[in-house]
Amino acid sequence: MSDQAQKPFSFKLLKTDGAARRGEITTPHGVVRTPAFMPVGTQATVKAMYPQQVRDLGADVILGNTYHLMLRPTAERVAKLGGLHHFMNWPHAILTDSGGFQVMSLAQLRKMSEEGVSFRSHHDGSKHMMSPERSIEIQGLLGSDIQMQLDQCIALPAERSEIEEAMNLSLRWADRSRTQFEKMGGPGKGQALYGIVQGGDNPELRVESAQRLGEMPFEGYSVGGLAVGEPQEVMLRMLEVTTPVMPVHKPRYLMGVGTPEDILESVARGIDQFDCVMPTRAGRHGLAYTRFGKVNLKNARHAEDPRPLDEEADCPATRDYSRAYLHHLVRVNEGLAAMLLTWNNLAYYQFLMQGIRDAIEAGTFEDFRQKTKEDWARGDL
Ligand SMILES: CCCSCc1cc(N)cc2c(=O)[nH]c(N)nc12
Repeated sequence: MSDQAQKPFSFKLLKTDGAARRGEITTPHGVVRTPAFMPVGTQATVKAMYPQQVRDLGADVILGNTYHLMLRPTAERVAKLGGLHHFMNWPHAILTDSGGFQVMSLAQLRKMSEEGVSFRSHHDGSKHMMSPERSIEIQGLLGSDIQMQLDQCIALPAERSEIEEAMNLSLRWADRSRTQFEKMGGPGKGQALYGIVQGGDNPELRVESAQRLGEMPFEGYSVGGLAVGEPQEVMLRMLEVTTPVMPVHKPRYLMGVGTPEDILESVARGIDQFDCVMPTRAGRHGLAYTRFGKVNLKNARHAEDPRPLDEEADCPATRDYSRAYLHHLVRVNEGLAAMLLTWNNLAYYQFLMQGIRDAIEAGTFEDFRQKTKEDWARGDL
């Protein structure tokens, strides 16, 4: 994408149904229909999928990951090769995380300071510093349409003092990230930088973080610090106190979430964007998501079941292969198992998102939510 001035990034709130929101995000690489599920393409690939397959399922945007790509092949090399969109042959929208979350979960010898996080690569032990400025520089080199501030996400449960300290550091890093983003001309390229709300499982700190961040000029806002092991009811409670004090006419992205039920319940609490490794990782481990719940194809009960996962589905992986065959592929650890089940799982997630968007437009989201949960509860007959 050339550096010449682009149409500004924008978000249109098209319809609401209760707290559920139907919107559209305009990026330099196309429109993102919200609520949106964003498949994770950590190392410049949505594992076991071709880019066109991911697109044909209805994905408008995928994720890339600053931490992984800065180490291999490096952001400078991706930039030299035309940027991430060209490098991975994905001409649609790309969102990148800032890398701090992965540094804390993957890197070795991490040292946190006001400046940033110094660490050694978990690949070769090489030394790196991830500062707010370096994270934004990397995301700019990748050509990311939607970038994240560098933040500090802490594991739960944690003491209030620890949560507050991480929240305040993230707010200072939000300001530095924004300064670097504007220095690199992000807004003029039609790119977006999202601030990330922290505050752990403390309602007061959640509200404070969201309010102080909302006073800063971001194109969108993420809810971070959740999906880190807390019970679902804690996550949902934090959304109930946080989204009402987030800017109404900016996108809201709940990071790292989630299962189909997490997504349905979070849309009902005002979230617009989701990402999760669940559908792709589960596909590589023999687990299929369907309209009627999960099917674990490692289970011997499928060994002679001639039925497909769902004969009414549009996706060939879901409709044209028997459970017995899928069970065989999983049991003998054939690569086709991961390909077919990842395809099925991403197809189901996009089917769910399309149903959510249609229901909000029709004003029937609450009925849709109840019916979908009843179908899941029916289980796989
Ligand atoms: C490619 C992965 C994207 S989401 C990763 C993620 C997941 C979860 N659960 C929380 C956070 C968070 O608080 N901050 C940041 N930057 N990222 C988070």
